[in-house]
Amino acid sequence: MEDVIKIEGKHKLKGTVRIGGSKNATVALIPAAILANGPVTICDVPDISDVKSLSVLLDFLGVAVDIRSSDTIVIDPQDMVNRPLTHDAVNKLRASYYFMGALLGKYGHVEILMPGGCYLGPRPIDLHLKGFEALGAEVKYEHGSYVLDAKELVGTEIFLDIASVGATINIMMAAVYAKGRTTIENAAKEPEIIDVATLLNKMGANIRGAGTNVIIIDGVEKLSGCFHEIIPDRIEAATYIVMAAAAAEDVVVENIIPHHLEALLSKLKEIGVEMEVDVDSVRVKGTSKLIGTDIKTLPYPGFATDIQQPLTALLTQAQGHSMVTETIYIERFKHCYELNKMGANINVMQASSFIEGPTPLSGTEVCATDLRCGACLVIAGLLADGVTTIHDIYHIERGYEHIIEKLQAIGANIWKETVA
Ligand SMILES: CC(=O)N[C@H]1[C@@H](OP(=O)(O)OP(=O)(O)OC[C@H]2O[C@@H](n3ccc(=O)[nH]c3=O)[C@H](O)[C@@H]2O)O[C@H](CO)[C@@H](O)[C@@H]1O
Ligand SMILES: C=C(OP(=O)(O)O)C(=O)O
Repeated sequence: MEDVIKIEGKHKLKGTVRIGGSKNATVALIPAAILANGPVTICDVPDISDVKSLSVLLDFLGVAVDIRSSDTIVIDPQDMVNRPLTHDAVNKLRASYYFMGALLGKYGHVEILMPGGCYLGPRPIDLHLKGFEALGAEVKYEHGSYVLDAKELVGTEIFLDIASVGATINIMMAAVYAKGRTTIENAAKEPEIIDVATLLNKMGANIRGAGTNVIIIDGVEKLSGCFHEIIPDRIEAATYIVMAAAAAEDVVVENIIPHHLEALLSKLKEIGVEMEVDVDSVRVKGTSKLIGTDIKTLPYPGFATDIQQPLTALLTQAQGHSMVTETIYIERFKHCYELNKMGANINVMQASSFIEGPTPLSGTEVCATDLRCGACLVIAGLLADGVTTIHDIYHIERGYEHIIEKLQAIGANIWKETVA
């Protein structure tokens, strides 16, 4: 038996969608909370399976997690035990790697399985490990687990060969208790990094420069509990804005930070999507004609790799050629083969997809090979003639809270079914 999502396309969307807290911030904030010596309250936590997997891991470590309301949790690590993280839940998401930085920072020792997450081509963690080594940790890989040990963590200068989001956050967490000053150069600048630094600073850490490419962390001796509200999910927001561009009569996407979406909004304008951008919302009315364009994914503030897959569904409806080039994950194109099953005309060569449009799409059986491929297929399903059936929806559930309910509320004909 398997749960699938079914969508009957061609229904116009009308109404308001509220965006939840950022997945990529949340999955770092939760492990970061264990660095405190008191309860940390986090609100606007998205209801996604990645959060459930992290809660299982917290429970495994003896960390108390109190669910205060539908989106507020209190994490109390005061009775925590630093057990080897050999639980299956580690493999369910990428961000389990943040327990490396957090546990190393707090205890000077961590044992953890390889992280999971979407397969987007190779996703090494060598930069995280080099950072931990530079801080004084010994890194071993034994019996399928990473084992990290440090008698003492001492601040140092770390230059990242690639501005990696995960390595930047992980090193920041490992360094909060280190002796002296750690400087991360060529740090990633994604908004989620600022959010994690904000939480750590509220706990009592001394981190400056998050959001720029040089982050300075002065080690402290104690971190306490605090209250934190997560930033809105810019990738969920982008997905609904693209959905609206594909199928809206009149849709408002609210609880967003438009500044985090500038690369997408300027591309959408270029291809002909009419939008009204307000302080914390974007309104999209029906779009008559779309024009093909070229996109290159880049680290923030460039065009996010997580958005190229959803946008590709829209580009199948644009007049002429479009080209999407990946510079972050050069194999992140499995969604193109699924779109082709629905009638798209996309060729993938090396690190680019070449889209010829417009092509009518028709509903068929497709597979969400990864999270954003799933989002892309939901958009394609809204555009398609007939019913689209999406398999492997556990990927979608990793990152989109209540996607069926949110879309039903604005007029989409989408539902979940259990099939043999
Ligand atoms: C949980 C989370 O926040 N996931 C996001 C995070 O993933 P993640 O943090 O894993 O992505 P990174 O920013 O680390 O990856 C960027 C590039 O650096 C490479 N790299 C990274 C680390 C390393 O040690 N060695 C190395 O070579 C990667 O293979 C990739 O080509 O940022 C990606 C890039 O914006 C997003 O697509 C993911 O949604
Ligand atoms: C790739 C993604 O997530 P993760 O890094 O958690 O696999 C994503 O959010 O698009």
